[in-house]
Amino acid sequence: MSYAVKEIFYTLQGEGRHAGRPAVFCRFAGCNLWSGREEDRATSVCTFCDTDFIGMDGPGGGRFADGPALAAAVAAAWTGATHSQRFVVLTGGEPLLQVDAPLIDALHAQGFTIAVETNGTIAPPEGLDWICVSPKADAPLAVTGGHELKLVFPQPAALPARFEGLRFEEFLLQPMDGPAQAENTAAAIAYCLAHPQWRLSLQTHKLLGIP
Ligand SMILES: C[S@@+](CC[C@H](N)C(=O)[O-])C[C@H]1O[C@@H](n2cnc3c(N)ncnc32)[C@H](O)[C@@H]1O
Ligand SMILES: Nc1nc2[nH]cc(C(=O)O)c2c(=O)[nH]1
Ligand code: SF4
Ligand SMILES: [Mg+2]
Repeated sequence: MSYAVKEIFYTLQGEGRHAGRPAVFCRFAGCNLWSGREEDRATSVCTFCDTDFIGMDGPGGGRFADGPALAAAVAAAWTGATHSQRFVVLTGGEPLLQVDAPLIDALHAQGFTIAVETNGTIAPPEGLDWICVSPKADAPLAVTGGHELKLVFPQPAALPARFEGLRFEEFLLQPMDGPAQAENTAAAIAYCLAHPQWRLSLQTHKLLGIP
């Protein structure tokens, strides 16, 4: 199948357990929990999204005909000196609406370790190397295990305790960005200190002013 991609860029992973690691970001267009239009935000399942994922008009974006074509574009964006650390983060929008076996095989053939950022509503295909699930309060969670559960905090209808028994290797709280960002950060720090199963995930790229 072909892939609709908003943008492709090389930066540091800003969030979660791989924060600080050089990565190519491949942002797929479209999401199943929000149209991406501001007029739909309040009535959507996911209401706090910080990302523009509409269309294919970003840097490096476009429609890619098949897995090898998209993997070649991702490889071209990797400007690091060495190939052995090649790391791609598939995000969006919701990447699992589009990621499939031919793309995974093509990225592996280019030497990439493949991470995905997903809202957890769609079962992932085989072969992904790192799965980060970020549950949304009003969406059914289809993915109950993986490497990293990164909960945007606070979501009153999705308290951390609801997820503590799931089969993830790492549990992280990420303060919700928006008008209450400072209060949300203080609350996330307090929660981690009281419940050390959880670690803090800051969106360091925003603090640093990098993509
Ligand atoms: C834009 S989403 C794309 C991937 C996927 N749709 C998801 O929700 O996981 C990437 C990450 O940003 C997080 N995120 C989105 N809006 C945020 C906000 N306002 N504050 C903090 N994290 C946010 C998501 O929860 C997710 O972990
Ligand atoms: N630097 C950087 N790190 C990120 N980690 C997850 C991101 C995302 O939007 O999925 C993201 C992003 O947009 N930029
Ligand atoms: S599920 Fe992810 S991409 Fe979709 S609206 Fe929510 S945060 Fe944004
Ligand atoms: Mg982002």
